Amino acid sequence: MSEQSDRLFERLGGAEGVQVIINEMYDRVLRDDTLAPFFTGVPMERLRRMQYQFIASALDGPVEYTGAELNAIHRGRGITAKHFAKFCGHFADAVEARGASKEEIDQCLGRLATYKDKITGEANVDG
Ligand code: HEM
Repeated sequence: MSEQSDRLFERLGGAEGVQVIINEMYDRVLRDDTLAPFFTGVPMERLRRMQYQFIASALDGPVEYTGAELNAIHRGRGITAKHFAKFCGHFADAVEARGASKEEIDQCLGRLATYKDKITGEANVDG
């Protein structure tokens, strides 16, 4: 499984390719009227950098994530399952724009789906 994921990181173009994907994803997110308001006032340079680290390591790339714990950073922002799905849709579109296959896109989405409860707060006991 890890061997397959390593290949996935490389298939997406390695560090350079995944950076392009993250930038493209946030360009799409910020053009989305339902998602953009969540990012008002957020330092996007840092977010793009942290998200690169997070996603690269989630795809088993040789990158260490140094940012905040996902549950803590997303808690209390009112992010619903619908927002999460739209966000992942923009990620999928950005991956597709790099010429990835449907199978590769599905593998990426499968990885992101494992973080849904942390992002939407559905696993929070303290809200
Ligand atoms: C799989 C989906 C997602 C992942 C993996 C993810 C991951 C991250 C990461 C790594 C950070 C940076 C943490 C840091 O700066 O230390 C972050 C910040 C943030 N995320 Fe997400 N996120 C996801 C979905 C969402 C969604 C759906 C929204 C809202 C619609 C959202 C809103 C935010 C905001 C507003 C910040 C910036 C917080 C701040 O700097 O004050 N995220 N996210």
